[in-house]
Amino acid sequence: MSRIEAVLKNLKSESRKALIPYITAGDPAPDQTVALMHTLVRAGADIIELGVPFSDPMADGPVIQLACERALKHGTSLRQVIAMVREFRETDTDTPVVLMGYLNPMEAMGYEAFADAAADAGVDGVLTVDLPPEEADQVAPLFAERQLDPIFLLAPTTTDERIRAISEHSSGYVYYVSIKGVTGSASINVEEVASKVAHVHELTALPVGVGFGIRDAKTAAAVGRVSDGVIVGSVLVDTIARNQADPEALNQALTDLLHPMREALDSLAQ
Ligand SMILES: O=P(O)(O)OC[C@@H](O)[C@@H](O)c1c[nH]c2ccccc12
Repeated sequence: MSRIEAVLKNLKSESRKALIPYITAGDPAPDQTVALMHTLVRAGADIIELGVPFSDPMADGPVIQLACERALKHGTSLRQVIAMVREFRETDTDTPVVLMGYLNPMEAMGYEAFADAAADAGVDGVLTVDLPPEEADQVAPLFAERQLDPIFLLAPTTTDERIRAISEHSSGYVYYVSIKGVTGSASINVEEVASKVAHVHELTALPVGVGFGIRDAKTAAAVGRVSDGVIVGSVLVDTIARNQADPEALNQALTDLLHPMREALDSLAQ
């Protein structure tokens, strides 16, 4: 059983929901990423979604675009991101790490070389934003063979047929994108998300994580109630941007954001 599966199974047995924070690797600087990952875990993260910075992140709003720019200004490469995971694994062998990225850097490294290096470093899952379904046939097995869970995005517009096809290529969980648009949206319609996620649950046996537009504990709990976990990105990345000059303040600010989400999610189980 993969580390992702194990964590999600364990949470489910306790009727708890996964808290999955996203940060961009190399933001605000490469030497801070591993410490930030540990901060996320201490604040209640179950799984970390670690973004590989990319120059043209078309699914991202301005907040994560800027994070990519900060990381790339420091020259953060895919190989360096993998090395960060290796370093994280020296002291944390429990928390799954999902690499979230665009195809281009992986293609440039070579999918197979990338999959080898990622698996060897202790990466658990790979979420490729722009992998077309036609190519998933070739790429997803390369990940799966190395016990890397291929994770795919489902959007509000994804047809039932595609949801079934995507979930066949997936393991670990599927990622339901709560709204049409880019990361960092202001608000989501929880009722609409609830009915969509219930429908996705009918089409796949995999756990369903929901992301886009979750910025506070109240929304996290409302979405957690109808899903298996929540992914939280831009509000954390924005906090990193605002506190980049002061690592201690940054730690505290991230904890102040995540901890109430953890508590709100866990209160659902009681
Ligand atoms: O930022 P938000 O609205 O909280 O959404 C999570 C999201 O940032 C993270 O999962 C993510 C970052 N970049 C992406 C690109 C595509 C899909 C998902 C993502």
